[in-house]
Amino acid sequence: MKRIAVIAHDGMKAEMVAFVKDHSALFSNSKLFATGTTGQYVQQAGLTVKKLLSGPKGGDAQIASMVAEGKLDAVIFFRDALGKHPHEPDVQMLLRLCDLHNVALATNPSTAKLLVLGLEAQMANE
Ligand SMILES: O=C(CO)COP(=O)(O)O
Repeated sequence: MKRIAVIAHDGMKAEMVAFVKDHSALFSNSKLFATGTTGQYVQQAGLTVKKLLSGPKGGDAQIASMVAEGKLDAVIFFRDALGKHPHEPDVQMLLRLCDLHNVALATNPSTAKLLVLGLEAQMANE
């Protein structure tokens, strides 16, 4: 079972909800994690998700730590490129650790769609 984290900045939460609904077959067959508020929305969309702390309170850092420990297969992080975020250092840490540990990372919906296709193909072969 794939282990996937989903995160969305406030300006991108509606897109994340639409995205998880569009791909609910994959997400309901995965172990899903999310930062706190994103997780609430994902739950309301009908999916089972393990909620971590809210992003600004350390949720991104918790997901970064899971990446470092080899506990995630993919991170889907819809970033609001126009927003300013008090926890930007945590965001950068998460992106860096995904690159360092070669964990699949999508930071916008177009790339996430391609990532999901790849994960579905892998799951079909497992
Ligand atoms: O801030 C976030 C990502 O950096 C997201 O956190 P929430 O899902 O708790 O809003």
